[in-house]
Amino acid sequence: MACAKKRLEETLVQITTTKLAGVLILSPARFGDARGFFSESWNRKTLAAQGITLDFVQDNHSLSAQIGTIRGLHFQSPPHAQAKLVRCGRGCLFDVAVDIRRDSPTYGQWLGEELSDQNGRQLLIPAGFLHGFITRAPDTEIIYKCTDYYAPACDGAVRFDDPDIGIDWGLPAGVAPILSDKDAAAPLLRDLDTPFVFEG
Ligand SMILES: Cc1cn([C@H]2C[C@H](O)[C@@H](COP(=O)(O)OP(=O)(O)O[C@H]3O[C@@H](C)C(=O)[C@@H](O)[C@H]3O)O2)c(=O)[nH]c1=O
Repeated sequence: MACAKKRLEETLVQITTTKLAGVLILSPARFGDARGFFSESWNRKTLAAQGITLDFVQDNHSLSAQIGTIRGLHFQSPPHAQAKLVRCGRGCLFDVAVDIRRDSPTYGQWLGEELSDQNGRQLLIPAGFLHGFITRAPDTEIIYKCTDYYAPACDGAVRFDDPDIGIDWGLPAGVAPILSDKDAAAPLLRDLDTPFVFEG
């Protein structure tokens, strides 16, 4: 009979919690064969079976040509805060999330995860976090789903090297990252003038 094959949604993605509540590492199953592999990079039903329901409305894709490029640390303030599901389409990057939820016991803490075309890993970052990454290979592509639309008026940035956050980007001593003008001029977290209250 057509369409009779059943599959176990829970087995299609492995989910790992992190030290920051709400930030998750997702490893979707990869089905390899002589051609390469197949993987469902996002499936609403599969994630819902594991208790993750997010309403994504925009997909972003960017290419960073040079190794050592940093984009971040970025956020959108309420009412246009975004949760993001991040993965690497090509190359390799170190993806970083920083908790800026005012009432969070881990406010100001960061975590990083290597995402690559090889490991297929994804980072789920809730609203209320700064997000940024550094490329660890040339011509690295990042692809991420967002739960709210781009809203330039709510777009904000914090310095990648804010000493209060203290992210170890893995840059060799004395090597400067490649940054946009906006990111090079970003303020420190402590100088953000709005006490954002993020939901969740
Ligand atoms: C983020 C974004 C930018 N743009 C435009 C604005 C600008 O002209 C151009 C480049 O924008 P940016 O320099 O902000 O791009 P980029 O530095 O790649 O910004 C991104 O960084 C990562 C770390 C994130 O988490 C994203 O949310 C986003 O902030 O693209 C859109 O049209 N839609 C968007 O959603």
